[in-house]
Amino acid sequence: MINRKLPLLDIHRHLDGNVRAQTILELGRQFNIELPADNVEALIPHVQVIDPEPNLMAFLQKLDWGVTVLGDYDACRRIAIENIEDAQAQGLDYVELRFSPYYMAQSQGLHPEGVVEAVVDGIKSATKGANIKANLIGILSRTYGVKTCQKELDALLAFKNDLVAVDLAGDEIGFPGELFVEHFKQVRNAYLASTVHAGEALGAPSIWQAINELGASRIGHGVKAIEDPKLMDYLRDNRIGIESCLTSNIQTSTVNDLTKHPLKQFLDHGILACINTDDPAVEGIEIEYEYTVAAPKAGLSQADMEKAQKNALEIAFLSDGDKKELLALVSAR
Ligand SMILES: O=c1[nH]cnc2c1ncn2[C@@H]1O[C@H](CO)[C@@H](O)[C@H]1O
Ligand SMILES: [Zn+2]
Repeated sequence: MINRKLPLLDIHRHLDGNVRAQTILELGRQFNIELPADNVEALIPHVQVIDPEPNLMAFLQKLDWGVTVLGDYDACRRIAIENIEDAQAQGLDYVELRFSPYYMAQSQGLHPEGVVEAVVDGIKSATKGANIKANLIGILSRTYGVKTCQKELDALLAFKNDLVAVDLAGDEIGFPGELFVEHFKQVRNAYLASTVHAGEALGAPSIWQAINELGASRIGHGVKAIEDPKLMDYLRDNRIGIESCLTSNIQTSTVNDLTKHPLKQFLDHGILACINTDDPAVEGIEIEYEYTVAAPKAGLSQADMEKAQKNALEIAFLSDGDKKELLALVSAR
């Protein structure tokens, strides 16, 4: 269960993997984009994972309609605002929302830089005066290759003051981290943090690569760290956080059975692991489900879940002052 006396964070949440089915329908109509269904119920199987997909890439296809309908920059702003509304409705105190401007831009020929501007603007206006805090993480969608990721990075760096980090997501097998060393040099030079999707589709070496060559201070998923005892120690000793996403790992067939998920072992080992959603609308889950259903199935006790809540705050891309402020806010409720 979520302990409401502790701050509730979701620090691995894709904004563009969290577009409401109703919004997909409305934007489809607005921009005359033909959708596979004309009502929410019939659309759901096209935009949401129902049974586990055979692999990561099959899972990722379910995100496509959510960006295909982004016909203009206002549509991008709208899904950013709705992301804040939905996070707030879940009782989240702080979210790190990540998004890939090229992925959002490509279908309808938008400019990635305009997408970043619209998302930044939407998040700013939706959080103004709200009881939720949000930060943005820019994604390089590795699936589009090295050159496109450089363009995507340029668009993100044009707004570097509005971001806290850069991430690498997409096809880990087809486009391994080795291809993106130059990109992450620029991320470091811009004084941004990095978190990398690693050890989800590939093994432990991909996590080592993300840390040693890309400078990742957090790892998305990191499931395969469990196969390498030295890496387990390294993650703990160097306080490199693991952003676990339980239901996502089942739906991508990264893990076959929640009872075999390594999150409990990460926590027992002293690794700063935490519980997150990944792509909530596509998965048909929310953060509450991850705490009340998925985490207990993965063998976490109430104390483990509270540890995960504290770890999320510990590894969040926030200053110490901001973390204290969040704690004070929560203890006042
Ligand atoms: O679980 C995941 N693993 C790897 N990449 C992902 C996952 N979820 C979404 N994306 C990727 O992130 C970008 C959109 O934010 C897209 O590149 C999408 O494929
Ligand atoms: Zn992810």
